[in-house]
Amino acid sequence: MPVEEFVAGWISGAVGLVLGHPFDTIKVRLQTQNTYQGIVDCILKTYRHESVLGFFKGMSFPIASVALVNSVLFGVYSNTLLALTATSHQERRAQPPSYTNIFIAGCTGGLLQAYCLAPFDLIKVRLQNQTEPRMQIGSSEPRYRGPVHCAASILREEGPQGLFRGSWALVLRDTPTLGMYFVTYEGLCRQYTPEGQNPSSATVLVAGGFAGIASWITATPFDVIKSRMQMDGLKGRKYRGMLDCMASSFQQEGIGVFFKGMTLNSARAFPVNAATFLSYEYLLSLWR
Ligand SMILES: C[N+](C)(C)CCCC[C@H](N)C(=O)O
Repeated sequence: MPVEEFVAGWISGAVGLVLGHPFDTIKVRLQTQNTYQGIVDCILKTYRHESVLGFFKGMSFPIASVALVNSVLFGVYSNTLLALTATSHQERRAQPPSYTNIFIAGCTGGLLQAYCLAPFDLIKVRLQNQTEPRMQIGSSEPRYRGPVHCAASILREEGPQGLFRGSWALVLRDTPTLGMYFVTYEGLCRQYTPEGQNPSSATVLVAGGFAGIASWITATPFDVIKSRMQMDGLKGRKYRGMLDCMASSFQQEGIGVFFKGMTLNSARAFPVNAATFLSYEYLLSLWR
C-alpha cells in the first residue's frame, strides 16, 4: 500500500487548518449560539471579549487530529482508486480515472475519515463554544480546561458514546460531499490542463479552492445538525436524536437554520483547500 499519500495528506491538512481556524470558530458560534446578530457582530464580540486568542480556541488539538484525519482521507482515496483502476498517483495523469471511480473513492475516504474525525470534532466544537475570556483574574472558570480535560470529562459524564455524539450527522455530511470534493477538483484540473501534463500551481490552487467551496456548500445543512448534536448533552439532552434535532430546529427557526454558517464555510473553504491541495501535490511531486 503506497504511504506517500498518507504523509502528504497529513502535512497538507495541517497547513490548511491554521489558515481556516478563525473562520471556523466564528461559524461554530453562529451555528450554536443565538446571541450574535451576524458575522461581523460575532467577530467584534469575540475580539473585544477574548482578544485575538478567542479566534484560535480549540486549535492545538485539531492541528494534530485534522492532520491525521486528512491523511486518512487522502490515503484511503488514493488507495481506493488504485484498487478500482489499477493506477498509482503518478500514472493517473496519463490514464485518468472515470468520474464515477473518483466519486466512489472520495466517498470511501470521506466515510472513513468521518469516523476518525468524530471525537476530535466534538471536542473542538465544545471548546470553541466556551466564550469565557482567557487568563483574567476574577472571570468565571470555563467548563473545560483544555482538550484532554474536555475528553476526560465527557468520558466520565457521558460515557464513550458521548464522544461520538453527532457522528451520524457527520457521516452524512462527509460521505457524499467528499466524493464531490474530488470530482470537482479533478474536473477543474482536467479542464485547465493540456492532456497528459501536470496541472500548474495556479490551477491546483483554484481547483482546490473551488472543490472546497462546492463540498462545503452542500455539506452545510448536516454541518449545522452535527454541531447542535455535539453541543447537546452538555447541559442535559435537548434532542432525542438526529431527526428530532432537524425537526425541532426547523420548527423553531425555519428553513434558514440549515444554511447557518454557509458564508463562513465557503469563505474558509477556499484558502484552506487551495493550500491543502497545493501542498499535497507539491509533496507528492517531490517524492516521485
Ligand atoms: C466534506 N466537508 C465539506 C464537510 C469537509 C471537507 C474537508 C476538507 C478540508 N479538510 C476542510 O476542512 O475544508
